[in-house]
Amino acid sequence: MILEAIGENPEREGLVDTPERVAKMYEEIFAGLKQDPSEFFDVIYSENHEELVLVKDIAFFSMCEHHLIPFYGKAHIAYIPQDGKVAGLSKLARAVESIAGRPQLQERITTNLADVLMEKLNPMGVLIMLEAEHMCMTMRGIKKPGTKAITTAARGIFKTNNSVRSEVLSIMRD
Ligand SMILES: Nc1nc2c(ncn2[C@@H]2O[C@H](COP(=O)(O)OP(=O)(O)OP(=O)(O)O)[C@@H](O)[C@H]2O)c(=O)[nH]1
Ligand SMILES: [Zn+2]
Repeated sequence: MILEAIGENPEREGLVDTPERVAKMYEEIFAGLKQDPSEFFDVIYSENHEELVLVKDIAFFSMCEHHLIPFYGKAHIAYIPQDGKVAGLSKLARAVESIAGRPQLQERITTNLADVLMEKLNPMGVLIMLEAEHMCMTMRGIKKPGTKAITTAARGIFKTNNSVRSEVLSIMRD
C-alpha cells in the first residue's frame, strides 16, 4: 500500500519481494514489543558493591513514533547498588535494546530505563543519559544533520545530590 501510495509499481522486479522483506524487518526492529525489559533483571547477583556501576556508549537504534524513521545513538547507564543487588552488565544493554525496539520517543526510553532499574534493583540511585540523532530532523523537515538530542533521567541519590550527579554526568560525557 505504501508503494502504491507513492506512485510506484509494486509488481516491478525489484519491488516484488519488498513487502515481505519490510514485514520481516519490522518484526526484527520492533521485537521489543514482545519483550518485558524487566525480565532481564529477574536474575541478579549478590555482591557487596555499594559504589558506582556505569556502562557507557551502549549503541542503540530506535524508531521515532511520529515518522517511523530511525533515531540512534548511545545510552549511558549508571546506578549505585544497595542490599547487594547487582545486575549482569550485558542485561543493561539488553534492556536498552528491548525498550528501543518499539515505536518510541527518546524521553520515554530514558524514563523507562530508569524506572525498570529502580523497580528491579532497588538501588541508591539511577542515572540514565541518551544521546541520539533523529533522522526525522536530518533527512526531512528541518534538515539539520549533526544535531544531537540529549535526555537524562535521575532517580534516588542522583536526583537529590547535585555533586554525585555532576560527577557521573561528566564521566558519561567524556
Ligand atoms: N520530544 C520528542 N520529539 C520527537 C522525538 N522524535 C521526533 N520528535 C518530534 O516530534 C515532532 C512531531 O511534530 P509534528 O509537527 O506533528 O510533525 P511534522 O510536521 O513532521 O514536524 P517537523 O519535523 O517539524 O516537520 C517533531 O517536532 C519531531 O522533531 C522524540 O524522541 N522526542
Ligand atoms: Zn520523528
